[in-house]
Amino acid sequence: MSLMKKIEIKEGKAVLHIPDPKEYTVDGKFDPAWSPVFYNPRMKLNRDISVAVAKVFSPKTVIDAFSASGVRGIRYALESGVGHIIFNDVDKNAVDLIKENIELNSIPSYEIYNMEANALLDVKRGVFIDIDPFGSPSPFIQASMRSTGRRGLIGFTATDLSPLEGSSPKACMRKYGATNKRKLSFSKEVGIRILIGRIAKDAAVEEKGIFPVLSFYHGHFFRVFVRVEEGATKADNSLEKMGFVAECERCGYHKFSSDPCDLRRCDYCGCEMNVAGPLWLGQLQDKSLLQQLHLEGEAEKIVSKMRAEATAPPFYYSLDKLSSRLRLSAVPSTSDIVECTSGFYTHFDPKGIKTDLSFEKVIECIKKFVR
Ligand SMILES: C[S@@+](CC[C@H](N)C(=O)[O-])C[C@H]1O[C@@H](n2cnc3c(N)ncnc32)[C@H](O)[C@@H]1O
Repeated sequence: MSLMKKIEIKEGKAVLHIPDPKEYTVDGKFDPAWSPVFYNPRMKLNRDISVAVAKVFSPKTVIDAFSASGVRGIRYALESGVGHIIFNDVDKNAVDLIKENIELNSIPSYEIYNMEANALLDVKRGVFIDIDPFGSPSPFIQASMRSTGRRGLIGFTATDLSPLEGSSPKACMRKYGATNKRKLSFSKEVGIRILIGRIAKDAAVEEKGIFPVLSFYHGHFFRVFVRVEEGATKADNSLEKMGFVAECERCGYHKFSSDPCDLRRCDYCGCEMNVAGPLWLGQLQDKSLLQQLHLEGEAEKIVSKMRAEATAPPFYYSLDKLSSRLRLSAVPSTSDIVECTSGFYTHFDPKGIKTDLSFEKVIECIKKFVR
């Protein structure tokens, strides 16, 4: 550890020692996974939003179960006003660096563990738990549910977009227990809803219900915050919000239902549809939370898009994909179609629109602008 070359950086209010990226750059390329302790500057937006969410909920204790450099936990203490932080990482180099960074930032109240996350979550209780692993958070959902006690908040990051979006069906079945055999036109939203579906099912095993309060996609990850409440009825109510979605490959129509038998054939052209699920069909955002978040720059841009779509119906139409299915000469502008359908933009896709109008009306609108 003492041999690791480090640089000093600033992120938010935290001053941090991190491995010198120059030392771990190969052929001009740098991947944070190649350095002895992980620090990814591209995840700053994830942390900015997480810090803002924690500030609103003001939990007494946060468990930062995958701390790496300690940046998240340190920012929760300095910027969200959280009184006590439990840091943890399975890697010894990370734990040494966390200690160094805690001292550098004079964090007053903390614990540090060098444990496997599930083992830690089985013995520690936190009001807010941050699950930010490599790849899928699935192996850690159930233990995080136990750790929250009667009420809590859990933030999950998933970077395994390929199974969640339908590009690796077998991995999706293994990690999420869901069928997702084709990348549907609105694959980003399918992915985040499959992730939340898995969270709801694992919560139910622990007799807990979930309430997603903020869910988004950005670049190479999904991030979901769920409020958790104990009770068998709450768990049952969450499971009632599960279902399936299907898209017709031929005409682009989509439909969702709690019963997959409703989704076998396209209501418009009669073709067989591609069905994905089980997945979460309930709300993705809590609008009142989104209104309380104070952010800047890129993070504010994405949160303002989420505010605007918070009350929109599930799933979006990709204007790119629909235009090509309809063999149109061009793709209409998103703003024209949002206006024509009295619809919504979506942060999932700049060429995506959400609307309560029927599929026929959406097609009519598109054809008004492009032939
Ligand atoms: C993606 S990084 C975390 C990044 C950090 N949360 C941040 O915002 O910079 C994942 C970290 O989890 C640690 N890790 C991987 N598997 C683990 C496990 N099963 N239990 C605890 N820590 C684990 C790795 O050593 C790594 O430092």
